[in-house]
Amino acid sequence: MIGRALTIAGSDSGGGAGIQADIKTFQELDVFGMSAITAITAQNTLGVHGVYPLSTEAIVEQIEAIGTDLGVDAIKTGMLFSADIIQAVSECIIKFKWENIIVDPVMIAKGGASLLQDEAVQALKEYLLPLAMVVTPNIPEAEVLTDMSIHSIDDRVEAAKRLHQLGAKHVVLKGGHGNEEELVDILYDGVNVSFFKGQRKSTKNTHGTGCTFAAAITAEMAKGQSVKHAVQTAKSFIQAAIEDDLKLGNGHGPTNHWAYQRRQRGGN
Ligand SMILES: Nc1ncnc2c1ncn2[C@@H]1O[C@H](COP(=O)(O)OP(=O)(O)OP(=O)(O)O)[C@@H](O)[C@H]1O
Ligand SMILES: Cc1ncc(COP(=O)(O)O)c(N)n1
Repeated sequence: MIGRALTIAGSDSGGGAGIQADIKTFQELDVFGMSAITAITAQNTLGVHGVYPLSTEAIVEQIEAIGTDLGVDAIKTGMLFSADIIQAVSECIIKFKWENIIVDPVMIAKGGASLLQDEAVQALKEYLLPLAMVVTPNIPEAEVLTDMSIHSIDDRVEAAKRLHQLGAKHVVLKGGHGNEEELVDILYDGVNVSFFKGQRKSTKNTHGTGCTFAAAITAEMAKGQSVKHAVQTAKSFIQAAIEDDLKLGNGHGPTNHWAYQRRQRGGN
């Protein structure tokens, strides 16, 4: 049977991040994509112009519709916006006994708009992180979740260990917000630390990199791959998507969701 992946996240009208990035990534990696929308954003490459959260009833109904019929092999959470939404989503995950949960703890959009209310951070730590098979913070998100500032690679390892203590079984701390030429994402599984390296491309077209990367991990896990293998493929997927950017819009443009498969087929 084909792998089934569900994204529980916000809609990005501009198509580069959120639900749209996730579904495009699922499709490219050959899994069947489904969605439960948490909020509508009016968004383009210049920023977030409006945020309209859905009621928890509407969100739970979408998840239940999927859980009681199609079923899922892996789930990604993205923009969850409020403590109430986080709690409702966590209860659904427990109810359906879903285990392959990839939590992308989205907090702030590239242009600075808040996609998670401040008071929801505690709910994220209390309800959702303990359910996470993988959590994928960027450096600022890891700082908020661990209450520590992160400068060195040693700090990143320490932050990953603290996030593991909060209940996430695997921590992928992304290095996009560092400034080194060679990007380093780290994976901590409670015992070992692995390093995933990539070349930084100098580009403003990085809208949706975090969503796309976490969606690629989710897709691979929906196909039954190990976390380590899923992160390796996701790294190649996002590296290609950033390198072959589409140059759309006037601000932070989207990445290229076709790039990885085109390269696999030997095209460009
Ligand atoms: N300029 C870049 N060149 C190559 N890879 C990058 C670049 N920026 C980010 N990445 C990679 O993209 C993935 C997402 O990382 P990042 O830290 O940017 O996530 P994020 O902050 O959640 O995304 P965003 O900044 O879009 O919110 C990571 O694997 C990271 O190493
Ligand atoms: C609806 C929505 N969800 C998430 C993000 C963050 O995007 P990313 O961190 O991948 O750039 C976004 N800008 N909009």
